[in-house]
Parts: sequence; C-alpha cells; structure tokens
Amino acid sequence: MLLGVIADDFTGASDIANTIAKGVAPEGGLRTVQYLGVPTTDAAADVEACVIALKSRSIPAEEAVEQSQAALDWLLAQGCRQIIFKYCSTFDSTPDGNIGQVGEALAKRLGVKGVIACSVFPDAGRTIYKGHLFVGDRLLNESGMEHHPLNPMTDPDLRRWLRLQTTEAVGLVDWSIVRRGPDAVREALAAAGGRGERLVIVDAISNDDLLTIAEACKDARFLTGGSGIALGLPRNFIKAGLAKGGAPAIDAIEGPEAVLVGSCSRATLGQIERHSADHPVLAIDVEQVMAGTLTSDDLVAFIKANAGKAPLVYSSSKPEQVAALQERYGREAVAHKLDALFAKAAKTLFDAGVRRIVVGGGETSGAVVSALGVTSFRIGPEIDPGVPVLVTEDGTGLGMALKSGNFGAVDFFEKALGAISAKAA
Ligand SMILES: Nc1ncnc2c1ncn2[C@@H]1O[C@H](COP(=O)(O)OP(=O)(O)O)[C@@H](O)[C@H]1O
Ligand SMILES: O=C(O)[C@@H](O)C(=O)COP(=O)(O)O
Repeated sequence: MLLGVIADDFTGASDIANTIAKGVAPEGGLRTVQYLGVPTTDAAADVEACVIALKSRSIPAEEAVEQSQAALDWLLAQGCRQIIFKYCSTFDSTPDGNIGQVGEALAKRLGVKGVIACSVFPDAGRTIYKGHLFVGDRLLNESGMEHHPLNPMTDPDLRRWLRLQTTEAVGLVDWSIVRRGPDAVREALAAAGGRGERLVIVDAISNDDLLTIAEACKDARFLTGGSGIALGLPRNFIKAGLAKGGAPAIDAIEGPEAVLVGSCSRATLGQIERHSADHPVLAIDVEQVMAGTLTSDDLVAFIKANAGKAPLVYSSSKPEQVAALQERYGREAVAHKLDALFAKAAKTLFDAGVRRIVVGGGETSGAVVSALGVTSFRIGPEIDPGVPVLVTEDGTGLGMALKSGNFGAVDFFEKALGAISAKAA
C-alpha cells in the first residue's frame, strides 16, 4: 500500500479518491478504493491507495481526533508509506475545530513537524495567496461560505483561523517560495518545523504550484489539505517504479434513479434550478418535516412516480430561510432531521430497486451512504472536477455520485446520472 488518506467527510473522500485514481498525464493514477468508516478487514492485494471516509468534520474535536487515530492505525497496519489528512477546500471548520486538532494529533503521532496545510483546488476555484483563501475571485468570507449552515467561514486568513484550533504555532510558506520550486519548498517546510511550527499553510494558485508542492513532499510522511495536494503524489510513486499508473475503469450501472439534495450551497441552488427546468423536482417543506407531517414516504412516492425522468428532491433553501429555520428549531436539530429524512428515503428506494443515486451535499451524502450500509466503493471516471462515479464493491451494483455542495457544473445532476450508466469508451 502506497498512499493512505483520512478524509473528514464522504464527498471529500470521493473528491480525493478521484484525484488519486486519475493522477496526471502521462503517468495516470493509483488503484484506489474509498472505504466508508474504518474497515474491519485488510484491503485487497491490488489496492495501491486507500481513502477512509469519516464523518468527523462537524463532530466534537475529541471525537474527531479519536476516529482519525483509529483510521491512522488501520492505514499504518496496511503498510502505507504516506498519509494524508483530507479536509475541505473551503477549510470547513469552526473556531472549535476540527482541522487543527486532528492535524496536530496525527502529526504528533507520526512524529513530524513542518507539515503542509494546503486546501488549494484551482479546478474548483480555490487558491491561497499570502495565507488567504480565495473562492473564484472572492475571499472565502465573501464567497457564500459565510452562510454555510454548519460551519460559516467568516475569516479568509487561514493561519489566524487554524491557530484558533491548534496548541502550536502555525507557519506559512508563501508563493514567492513555491514559485522557486520543490527544493525551496522542502527547505522552507524543514525550517518551519525547526521553529516548532507543526502545521504550515502553503500558498498555491495553480495546478503547477500543486505539482511543485507534491514533488517537494515526495518523502513526506504526512500531508494535510484538500484534494489538490494529492495531484502530483501518484506520479511520485509511478516514477519511482512502485506503481504502474493508468486510468480508472469500472462497470456501467443501469437501473432506476434518484437525486437527493440537502446542500444549501450556492452552486447547488443553481443546479437545482437548472434541473427543475426539464425534470420533475420536489421541494421539501422543512416546517412540515419538523412537524412530522412530511416523511420519507412522501419523498419515495415522488421518486417512484417519476421513475425514468431523473426525479430530484431537495430541502435546500436560500441563506435567509436557512437562518430562520435554524433560529426556530436549532441548527443541529434541523440538520439532523433532514439528514435522517434523506437517509431513510435512500434506504427505502434502494430496497425497492433504485440503483443510481446522486446526492448533493457532504453531510447529506454521509447520512445516505451510512443508511445504505455501503462499506467501500471503486472509483470510476470523473463527472466534474472533484466528483467521480462510484460503484459499490460488494456486488450490489449500486452506482453513486456524492457531490460536494459547491462542486459541479450547472447541469451536474443530469450529467451524473448519465455518467453512472455510461459504458467505458
Ligand atoms: N433548508 C434547510 N435549512 C437548514 N438546514 C438545512 C436545510 N437543508 C439542508 N440542511 C442541512 O444543511 C446541511 C448541509 O450540509 P451538506 O450536506 O454538507 O452540504 P454542503 O456540501 O453544501 O456543505 C445538512 O446537514 C442538511 O441537513
Ligand atoms: O475539498 C472539497 O471542497 C470537497 O472535497 C469537500 O470536502 C466538500 O465538502 P462538502 O461541501 O461538505 O460536500
């Protein structure tokens, strides 16, 4: 086993699994499996990269650390040479955690300092300059992420934000160093470690910068960041003769379909609007869900009645409506109720024969996949940057796409259903 990843949510896990499986031309990627939770058995002999999806982004920090340590134990037992802690490209966390606590705990356990913390993902518009995170041409705190239902991102200065979650100093390797190449980055990280900086924000504004950083981290035991940091890592192993490379391939999945959306992110709202122009969509009335008068049976009935037409159900609302619902019922209570609603609907639909399920939202995906009892996925082709086709390994023939809230082109939902059933070229 070459590469082991601990991801703090399910969409994030499939994002980085996609990056590793795809790699970069001409070498290609690694044979990658995504596990849902810490596996209880060893990985298959042909697997070169394992991504463990946790649901630890929004839980208390001590629990997130505990789960991440358990994932690390398993990855080390598989013989992984390099470990990554994957978090969101928009640095999703609160002043209470969990990126800092988990990153520090894993780094301490592995006995390393001067560890990169880089959430850059240029293909999805995320760049870091002078330690400040941009989404497209806006700073993080003006990108829509300031309205996130669970972790409003109100500060684009990642060193300052991360420092709220760490016990040790946080460093910065800025772009003037990154542009000088891999040796300069390696030296700067070593110097940061020498100063006692455990985690170090690293600037990057392009995929070329990420390839520089990956080369600098060729021998690093531990990295933290978004999926972008993995871009050049398969190539390191392939060039060293430790893996063969190539493109990901899986079987096409046919069968009835459903699109379930709990993400309230800006990109998702646009995708729902687009989908509703020529497909049946059901807007969930959250007040009715909270009152118990709208249940998963209503979602299931709608999906079944519209089989074959790419039916979509969503709870997603605009920021002011989300705020009003949270004010009335409490943030956790609404999220919990909606996650449970989608989870139950997905399980009923799967039992009724639905075999292509597309989910919008990280927390929502975690709830759905857990309810379906899926333990691992093989990684297929990329649908849009950061979102691959996933097919269950257990022979149930379930094809899925787990879309991070802010990912995907405007026609994502229709495209994803098509990609799951598309035969390999
Ligand atoms: N209308 C709503 N009001 C409040 N919270 C909502 C609403 N719809 C969904 N949610 C909750 O908001 C959270 C969205 O997070 P997530 O699914 O991770 O999406 P994203 O990927 O956009 O972050 C979920 O826990 C979901 O249950
Ligand atoms: O890094 C990213 O942006 C994604 O991989 C990710 O983690 C998305 O999380 P959600 O927005 O909660 O889906």
